[in-house]
Amino acid sequence: MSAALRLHDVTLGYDRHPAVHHLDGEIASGALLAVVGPNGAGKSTLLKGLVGALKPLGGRIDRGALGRREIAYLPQAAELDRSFPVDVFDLVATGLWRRTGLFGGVSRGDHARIDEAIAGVGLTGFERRAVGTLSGGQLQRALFARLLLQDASVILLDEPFAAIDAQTVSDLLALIARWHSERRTVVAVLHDMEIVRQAFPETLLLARRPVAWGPTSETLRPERLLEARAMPEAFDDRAPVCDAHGAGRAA
Ligand SMILES: Nc1ncnc2c1ncn2[C@@H]1O[C@H](COP(=O)(O)OP(=O)(O)OP(=O)(O)O)[C@@H](O)[C@H]1O
Repeated sequence: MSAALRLHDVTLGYDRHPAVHHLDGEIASGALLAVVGPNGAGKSTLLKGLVGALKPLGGRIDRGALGRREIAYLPQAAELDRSFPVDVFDLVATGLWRRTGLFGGVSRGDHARIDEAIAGVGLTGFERRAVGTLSGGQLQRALFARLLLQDASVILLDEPFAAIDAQTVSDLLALIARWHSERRTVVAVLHDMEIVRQAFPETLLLARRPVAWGPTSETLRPERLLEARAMPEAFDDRAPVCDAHGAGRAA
């Protein structure tokens, strides 16, 4: 299986202080990978590095022939500005920007595709609702509809199920399974280990450094979870620019 993304001794951080150290590995094309770890472990930082929003402090991320627009990224809900005056239809329509450009009009065919994506996440009837009035679960459905239209080959999801009810989680997991069956590469930061065990065959356990990366049942062994939990919580502003650690792979 070819690699969609290759990490070569990658260190990512802020103001030259590392948040994630020395990550080596491959995310295979078509992988369904969960990224787990304690708060502050660097999971969101890793996704920002993968999408290219954060430049590595060290090492290299090889995206092969993938263009930036072929990587779709759903940030944590907390990072979204809900006050932006846009309705569900227009939010979902921005998923077509890759093809239409920012000022390209919406053709009749596009209109049908947008309606189809909205129906695909169960939001028919909400097209003209302002996004600021949606519940958390409804907003997440709308954002998944946008991802459907983006038609990206790599999809990065940061805590897509935080504060989402069981029905919505199950509906959105079905979309993720569909992307997987379409051979898209999906990487999701998750906190619910049950969901990870049930739906994600491969897992990376991060605690600033990679504790384990491989088949989910191997990665989530209790001793590895304990090791990850022992990670010191505070982000050390005085941390040296880089502090080498060994990287462990579960398989
Ligand atoms: N913009 C930033 N500037 C400085 N430090 C940051 C910034 N963003 C994150 N950090 C720090 O980098 C470290 C890793 O943060 P990150 O958000 O990647 O962790 P996480 O594993 O996603 O955590 P959580 O599970 O709490 O979302 C944390 O110590 C955090 O405080």
